[in-house]
Amino acid sequence: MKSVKKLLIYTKPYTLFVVLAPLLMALEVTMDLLQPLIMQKMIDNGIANNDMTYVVQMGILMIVVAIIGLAGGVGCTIYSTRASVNFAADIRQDVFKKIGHFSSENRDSFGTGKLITIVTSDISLVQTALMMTLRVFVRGPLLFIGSIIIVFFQAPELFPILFVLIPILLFFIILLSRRAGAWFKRVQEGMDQLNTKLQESIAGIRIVKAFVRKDYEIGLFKKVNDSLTKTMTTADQIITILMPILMFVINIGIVIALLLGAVRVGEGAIEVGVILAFINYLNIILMALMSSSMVLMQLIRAFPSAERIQQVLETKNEVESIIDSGQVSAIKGCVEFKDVSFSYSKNGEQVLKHISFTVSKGEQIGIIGPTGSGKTTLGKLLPRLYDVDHGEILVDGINIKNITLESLRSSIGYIAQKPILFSGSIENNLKFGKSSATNEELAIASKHACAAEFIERLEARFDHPLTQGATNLSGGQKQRLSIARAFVRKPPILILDDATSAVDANSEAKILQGLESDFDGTTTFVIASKISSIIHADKILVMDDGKIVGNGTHHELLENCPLYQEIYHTQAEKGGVVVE
Ligand SMILES: Nc1ncnc2c1ncn2[C@@H]1O[C@H](COP(=O)(O)OP(=O)(O)OP(=O)(O)O)[C@@H](O)[C@H]1O
Repeated sequence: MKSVKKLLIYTKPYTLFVVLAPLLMALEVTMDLLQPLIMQKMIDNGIANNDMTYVVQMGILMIVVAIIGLAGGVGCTIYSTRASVNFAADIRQDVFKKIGHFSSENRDSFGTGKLITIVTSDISLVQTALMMTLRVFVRGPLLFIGSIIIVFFQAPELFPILFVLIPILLFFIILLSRRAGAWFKRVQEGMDQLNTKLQESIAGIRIVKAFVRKDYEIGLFKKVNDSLTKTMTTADQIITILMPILMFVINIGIVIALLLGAVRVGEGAIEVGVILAFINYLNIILMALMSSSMVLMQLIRAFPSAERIQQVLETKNEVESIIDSGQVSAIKGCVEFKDVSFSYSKNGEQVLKHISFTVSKGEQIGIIGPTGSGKTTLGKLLPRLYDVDHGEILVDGINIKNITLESLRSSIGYIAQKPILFSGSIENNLKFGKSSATNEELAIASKHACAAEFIERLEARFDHPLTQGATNLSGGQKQRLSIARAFVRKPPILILDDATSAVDANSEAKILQGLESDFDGTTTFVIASKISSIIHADKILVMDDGKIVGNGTHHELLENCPLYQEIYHTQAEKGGVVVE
């Protein structure tokens, strides 16, 4: 309920629509309520007395009332749609913005599947709930209360029937809507699982095919889909069963009214028109309750969704940015790790343990070690994709927590292990970190990343369109473009995380040479699994199980670091290493 209240702030810019819609609906309801009353007069005063003039007058009045009602209904539809659609669009925009500011930790904790469900399904549900509330929630209770009042005055003899019927109707509505609420929460959770599975399967479709695991994946998807189907069926059945129950109770009421009415008409106590009007009002009460309970169900469905949306909006960013105090001038690129320890989960196993080292501006530092030793994690801490648990990281002598995220990250070119490119042209991708880059800058960066050679061969060159995930490029081409993208920015600090693993040895050597000659003022971290990638680095860190077990040049480490010697000899034996 709290979450719904908080989301209602988003209706503020559309207050006029939110007020107009129910007012116009009230107008339509008033007109709807007048119709049976006029009809009753027409029958009892006009038809019964054979007074055709009166009948015609009442007929015209009914048409006028219907037209006014129509205008109210159309107006309500227009304004309620405007309010709810814009309300949802604003929430969507804010949720997307918030996700954009999420730290890696925040993103890990939600999971992509849940975030997709929230941005699509959950926001649509609250949109529909608002629209139905504005349209129907006013209409239902107004018709309901209005009908009861009119019956009380017009057909007091039949009024006791309502006394029995209404509590029975309300009992079923409350019972079933309570049960439906719990089930709809499960439906949204099922949607999360479905989206996660779908996203994973589509992203990994080639692996699935290569491993001939199509049937296995289809089986997994079926399991998730079947479970969602079952939950949805139960939830929908609870809602739909309500309608026939309400209808049944009202029909019983009509039969009682007819029986009782027949007796009273025989006694001359009431007129036939009164019975007809009563039955009409019973039908209106039925419609009012049905539509109100539909809205109620929609609201019950929207409550868990509102809670999930609010969860995103209220998530505290694990990596807080400080306000720009303007004290930090342009970053030069000296880096120091001071007794840094880190774990991905609170109280979890430490992935980095007491890491300390310094790098001077313009130095190239190689990081090597067995798989899972913490090399990538170390690289992620510098641009604050995660925050350290213990110790501190200094850039130019300042703790990175005291530098704004924007200036820190714009000073670092991070080339991830897995290249991520966006759909659009090569040019758009290269300009991702520097939209003002000139064609010349793009050409130079591509040359240094050994990307120019394949771009030149493309018919549209820099305008060549990339598909989603750049599936129309080879692994090596993707890596080269992602390196070129970081080069375009010419940042003071570069981090290459196994960024040349899919590049042939010749090109890798050229890229590394280019790094030395053309980026001599840039502090470069080269995280690698091959010694050939880091052999010429000014300093090499050897990592094992989250600790630094060696720190020195290639030759120093060959003399004094057993793990480095082991890696060197293993790679040399395989013929992989080593051009010294
Ligand atoms: N997002 C994450 N959440 C939880 N644990 C993680 C996460 N990323 C990595 N780890 C764990 O942290 C440890 C270090 O991983 P990291 O990726 O830093 O190793 P690495 O040395 O770069 O390995 P590789 O050479 O295989 O890339 C591993 O045990 C890994 O399972």
